[in-house]
Amino acid sequence: MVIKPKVRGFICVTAHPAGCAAHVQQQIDYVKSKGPVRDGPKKVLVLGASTGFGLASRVTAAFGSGAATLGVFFERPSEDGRLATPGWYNSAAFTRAALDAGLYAKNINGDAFSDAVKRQAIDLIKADLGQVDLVVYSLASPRRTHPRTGATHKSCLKPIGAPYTNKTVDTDRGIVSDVTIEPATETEIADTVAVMGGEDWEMWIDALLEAGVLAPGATSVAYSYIGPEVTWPIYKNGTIGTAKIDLERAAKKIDAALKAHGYGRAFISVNKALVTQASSAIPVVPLYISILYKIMKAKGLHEGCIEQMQRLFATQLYNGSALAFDDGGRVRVDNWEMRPDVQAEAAKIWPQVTTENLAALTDIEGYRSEFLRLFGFGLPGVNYDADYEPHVPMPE
Ligand SMILES: NC(=O)c1ccc[n+]([C@@H]2O[C@H](COP(=O)([O-])OP(=O)(O)OC[C@H]3O[C@@H](n4cnc5c(N)ncnc54)[C@H](O)[C@@H]3O)[C@@H](O)[C@H]2O)c1
Repeated sequence: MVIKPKVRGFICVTAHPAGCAAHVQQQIDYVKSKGPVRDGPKKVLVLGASTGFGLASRVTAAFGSGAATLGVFFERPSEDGRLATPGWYNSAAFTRAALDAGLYAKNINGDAFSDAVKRQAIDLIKADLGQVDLVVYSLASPRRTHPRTGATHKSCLKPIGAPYTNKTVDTDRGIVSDVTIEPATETEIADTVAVMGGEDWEMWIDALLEAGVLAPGATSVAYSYIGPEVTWPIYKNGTIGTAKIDLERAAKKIDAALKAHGYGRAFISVNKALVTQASSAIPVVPLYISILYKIMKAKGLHEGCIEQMQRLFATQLYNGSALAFDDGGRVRVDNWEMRPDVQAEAAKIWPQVTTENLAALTDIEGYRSEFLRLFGFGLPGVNYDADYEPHVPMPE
């Protein structure tokens, strides 16, 4: 099958198996080029392991520290004649590379919010690894079926209290326009907290502790975003930000539980704004990212998910380093994004951007090519006019 990108709004409905594999290999090569992360994790559970920050965390653990990894994700597998989602191809490529390097790598493709997947993970850890010493919580989902009530909650990206009007960009067509987003209802806020807040992270840690599969001294980390004021009504002070406050609440509770369990720790890492499947769905944010990329690339400060996670592991979590917390108790690898000189330039460009000057004032081209790379398109060494087999079974 000759596989081409088919972009529909903020999603690409096709994915390229060889391109996704090349994308994963780039991440592996980057981590290897940085050298080993000393005293790193040995046995790692990654929740949301197939794309974005979760995949980058898994690659860093495996190829930076030689860790055994169990990855949990929710992806559509390929079938004969039918393409998978990119996370499936990424995970297949990661697993192949890890196994070839002599590393343990297994996967669970299912709903991480369910009790069944938690049980499956615990059984696999018991059978193969005994215990894990790092749990990465990197789920980004539009919905969650609650395992106790059976209710399905849908998350939304809306402001709270008042409508929010700002610029946004149709990244596909390059059109800058004003968008007004009506405020969320109380139910929508509660639903978003139910999906993207901390309850499920707590349920995972409770289940792992109860089953005795968390090593004494284990670490757990979840990811958050804060960003500049221009995005606060839709992010930090909106429904998703409210969910992130709940994630911080959970971090404190989990930290206390892990401290009691052999001096472990749990914390939130605030990461940089990056093009991922999750962030491309947020209004206003892609325009900010396009501006940010332009500035950070010019200053030689640009990082992708893999650079961010390698830096988190090498300068905060392991390698003889200590966690540096902000006054909210969070680790900040968004520190380069939030540098005053970077933010001052972003604030200057923001009001000037129009459809006409989008290409000149922002890195919309970089945004688009990075978006396509998420789906395996635009990678060097892949012949996009050639036939590729869409069905890639998960290596075991
Ligand atoms: N992208 C950004 O700019 C950014 C910045 C800072 C923090 N973050 C945070 O990082 C975390 C990860 O986001 P991302 O941008 O890497 O997202 P992503 O969309 O690339 O990855 C989401 C992962 O979650 C998995 N997943 C979704 N629903 C699932 C389910 N029900 N069961 C099992 N797995 C499921 C997917 O398979 C995938 O592996 C989120 O907490 C997000 O808020 C993102």
